[in-house]
Amino acid sequence: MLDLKNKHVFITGGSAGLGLAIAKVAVARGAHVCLVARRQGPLDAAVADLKTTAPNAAQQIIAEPADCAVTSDMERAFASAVTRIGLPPFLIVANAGASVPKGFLDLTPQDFQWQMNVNYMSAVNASHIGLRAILEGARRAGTTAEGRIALVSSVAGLIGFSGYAAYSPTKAAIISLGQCLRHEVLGGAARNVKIHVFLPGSMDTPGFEQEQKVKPELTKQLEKDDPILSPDECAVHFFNGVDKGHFQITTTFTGELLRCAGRMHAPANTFLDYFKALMALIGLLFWRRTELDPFAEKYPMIPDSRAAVGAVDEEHAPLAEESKDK
Ligand SMILES: NC(=O)C1=CN([C@@H]2O[C@H](COP(=O)(O)OP(=O)(O)OC[C@H]3O[C@@H](n4cnc5c(N)ncnc54)[C@H](OP(=O)(O)O)[C@@H]3O)[C@@H](O)[C@H]2O)C=CC1
Ligand SMILES: CCCCCCCCCCCCCCCC(=O)[C@@H](N)CO
Repeated sequence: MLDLKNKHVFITGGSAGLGLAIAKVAVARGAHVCLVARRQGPLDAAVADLKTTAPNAAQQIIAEPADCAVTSDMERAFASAVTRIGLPPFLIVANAGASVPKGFLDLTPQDFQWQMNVNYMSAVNASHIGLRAILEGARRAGTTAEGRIALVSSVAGLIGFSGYAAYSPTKAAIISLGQCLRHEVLGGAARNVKIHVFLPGSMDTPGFEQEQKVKPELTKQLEKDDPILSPDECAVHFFNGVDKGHFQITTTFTGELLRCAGRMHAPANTFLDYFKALMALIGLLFWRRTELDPFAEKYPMIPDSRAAVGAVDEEHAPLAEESKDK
């Protein structure tokens, strides 16, 4: 088991959902924890809650309000956390993220940009600034840098389907970032820093409750085969993978199959991965034939009315607007 006692654990998006569930486990394991999120209220509530569960009164549980997509915010958050806790970060969990599932044509260019910022740039900032903080801490202490950086992606980063046109690419980008990062730290000053990419399936969180309100029916239908886990259950899977040193970590068996089928050039966790990849090849073939593609016809994302003669979608038809002006 990874020893977190008196270590600095830095968690973005730590005031709710998965981030808070991971924080609970870290506190139970004796870590000093810094939570990052935008809103002060939920941060304060989470800190107060976590303090009551800390096994040791000397454990520091603090909050740093910041927008993780904003680099200067994150620089300030890391600097302040290192000063307040008095230690460089040991485990960084780049978890802040959000999803607004909608049909491709219902998404605005701003939706695409915003998703990329809040998911991908938040992961970039946490790892880019965080790795420097780990190295700087070791340099000052005259020791070898040691730690873990966990990037939270999603099963939806391994597979793209209707509803996630603005979201899946941001999570696929995080998977790719994790591969590059893992390779860069294999040798040299960061050789004792390990990288993890977390790939959860659906989790019953405040964010999930929000996305369900706008999620297209087709998206819901395709997700129904993957169980919805509690964030606490997912935190158990997370630490299980982290403890074992696994590179990519999932939460459900479907997630495992998709990981093994879509692992590409990432290293295998165990030899069993090759067997699961074979299973996925066969299972996914049947799923594609019975649900993935047939459901797209059954629950259309782009209704025929959209292409009906004379139908102009005011909000999403800039070309139609332009031609009117001429
Ligand atoms: N729930 C699910 O089904 C799945 C979720 N995921 C991923 O897991 C991660 C956590 O999701 P979940 O727990 O559901 O999310 P929630 O929406 O429940 O919680 C999100 C947390 O992140 C914070 N946050 C959001 N945006 C920012 C930001 N720009 N800067 C700083 N903090 C931010 C929120 O606080 P505040 O709003 O105050 O900033 C809150 O603490 C995300 O990356 C998500 O994409 C992956 C697969 C499935
Ligand atoms: C034999 C093989 C069968 C294959 C079945 C495949 C089922 C795919 C399930 C995908 C679930 C996607 C969860 C996305 C969670 C997420 O990230 C969002 N909730 C956030 O917005």
